[in-house]
Amino acid sequence: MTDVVPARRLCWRAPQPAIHTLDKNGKEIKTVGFDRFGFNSEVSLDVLRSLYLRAHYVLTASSSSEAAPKDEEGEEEAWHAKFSHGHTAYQSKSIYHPDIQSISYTTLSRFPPVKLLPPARRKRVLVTGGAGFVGSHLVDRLMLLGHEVTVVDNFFTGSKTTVSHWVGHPNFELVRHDVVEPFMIECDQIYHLACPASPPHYQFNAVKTIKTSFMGTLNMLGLAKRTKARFLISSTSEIYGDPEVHPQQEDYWGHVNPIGPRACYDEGKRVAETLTYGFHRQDGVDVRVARIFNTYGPRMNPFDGRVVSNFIVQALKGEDMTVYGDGKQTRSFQYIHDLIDGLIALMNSDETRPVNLGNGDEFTIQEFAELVREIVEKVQREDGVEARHVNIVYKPMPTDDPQKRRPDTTRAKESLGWQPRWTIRMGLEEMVRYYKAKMAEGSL
Ligand SMILES: O=C(O)[C@H]1O[C@H](OP(=O)(O)OP(=O)(O)OC[C@H]2O[C@@H](n3ccc(=O)[nH]c3=O)[C@H](O)[C@@H]2O)[C@H](O)[C@@H](O)[C@@H]1O
Repeated sequence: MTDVVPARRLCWRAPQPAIHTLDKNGKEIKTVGFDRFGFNSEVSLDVLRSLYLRAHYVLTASSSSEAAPKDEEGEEEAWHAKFSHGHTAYQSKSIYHPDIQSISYTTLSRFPPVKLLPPARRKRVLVTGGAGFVGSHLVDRLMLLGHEVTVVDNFFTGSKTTVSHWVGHPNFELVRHDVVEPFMIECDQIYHLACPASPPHYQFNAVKTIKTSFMGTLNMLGLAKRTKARFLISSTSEIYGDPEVHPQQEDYWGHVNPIGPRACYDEGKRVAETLTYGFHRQDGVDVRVARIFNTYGPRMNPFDGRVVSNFIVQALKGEDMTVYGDGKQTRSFQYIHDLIDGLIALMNSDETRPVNLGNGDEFTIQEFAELVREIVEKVQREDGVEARHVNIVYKPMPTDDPQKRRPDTTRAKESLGWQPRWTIRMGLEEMVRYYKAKMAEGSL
């Protein structure tokens, strides 16, 4: 092997500058997760990032005939290790052919290293909706921690690409299955996340959304009852509807329009919670209920219509940013790694009451649009790209859009010792970089 790397092969594998992420107290975040309730969920942030922050392919061929020779696997590994401190060695090595806009998928030569746990500490975990935005980050964490993970997903909004880096790993199974049908498996913990979550997606087929919430939860609770697995459901801030109390505490019963266009999701999740506590009281099923507030991060579908993805993609493409209504409605945005910390802590704690998981930093949507625009411009400037200062335009407000939303997270703090660590700026910067990688890849 020589030290000289052909220029053609440098284009996708040149290392990114080190990213320093500071938490709310100005302390650098190097790991996410923590050791709590006898379950250590700590993993290196750099290793996690290597699973989502880079383009999926690491080799660009200027024409198919110029693709890397097949017999250079050892050299490729050494190259990866040299320029990436080993992290990109775990990426799939697909080859992109820009001239014919095609991608050749290859299998991984090596999986990311996972903890070697003794069988007594290794959990068999089922994640429904595990190929979705939240699910795939949970899967990454559980896999790196050394557990056995089965993902069940119907791929309506989830995508195989979010977990493709684990396919074939002996600790991992990916099953195409719709939770409205029963599913049999032996497991110790069930994270039941399966359900479309963005308003355009869940309103696309309202009946199916309610069916997923009700029958999907019924089936998974039945499974938990039979296997005696612990069951966690991802509920939502939407169960509070358009709230009349602010911030929202878990004992607030909510203000939901039962026949409006959002009802399929709001009422679906409300009945899913009712079912969950029904199984808990009647059958002794060990349950956990997470009420998740607006969450954002890499792998969020750029076209799912939610505000964070819409604003970032619009600003990156130099298009007008669309604020619905007058922009005075508020939301509080939590970064995905904080949520995953909270979900794992809740699952392993003794807290059976509902727990809000969200970030208390509240913005009007107008303020948020301005912040996203500023951060996109900053990242573009750092990358030497001249960005157009985009306009903010106003569109009609969707029916029943909640006017304000901010979690009261006192319970999560007291019961789980959990508090969000990521600032909105740090989270948005990382997400902008993720979408930029997707654009460079040609998939956005
Ligand atoms: O992101 C989430 O986690 C939540 O997203 C939605 O709840 P919503 O708060 O309506 O989320 P968005 O669709 O992202 O909208 C947030 C606010 O931004 C506004 N918006 C959205 C999109 C856009 O382009 N412009 C814009 O002003 C909306 O009208 C709304 O007031 C889902 O219904 C929740 O289940 C989910 O937990």
